[in-house]
Amino acid sequence: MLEQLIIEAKKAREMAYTPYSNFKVGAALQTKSGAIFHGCNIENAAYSLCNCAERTALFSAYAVGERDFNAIVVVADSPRPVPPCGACRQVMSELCSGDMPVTLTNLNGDLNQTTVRDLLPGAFLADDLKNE
Ligand SMILES: O=c1ccn([C@H]2C[C@H](O)[C@@H](CO)O2)c(=O)[nH]1
Ligand SMILES: [Zn+2]
Repeated sequence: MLEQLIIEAKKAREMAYTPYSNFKVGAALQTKSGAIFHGCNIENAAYSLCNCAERTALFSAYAVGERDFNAIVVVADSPRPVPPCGACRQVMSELCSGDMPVTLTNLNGDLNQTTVRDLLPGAFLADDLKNE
């Protein structure tokens, strides 16, 4: 349920490696089978290599063969529910269904419940590579 996924995202956030921004983000991704994958942001002295919490969670799940997801929660200590960056919106559009619920939240408990499709309408998708 959503409350539990929010708790898991907060736990994931504690693992963030953020010596440069000190802005910790956590994500919890639930599979259709009920498993939960944690993700946190992982920064790098070469700043452009920073990886966001959302992508960490998705890539962790993918790396062990999970492909079907129910929901994702993202949390940060942000003034508004943390909005995923463009790269994560694109990756979610590829790896999750368009109607998958995405819950964005912050440590104040503000919630923005949206979907993968609404976060990136008109995403570039696999079918766009075909010209038949
Ligand atoms: O939705 C978001 C937004 C930002 N970040 C990370 C990237 C970087 O480490 C730090 C500041 O942008 O926050 C995430 O992990 N997810
Ligand atoms: Zn991102």
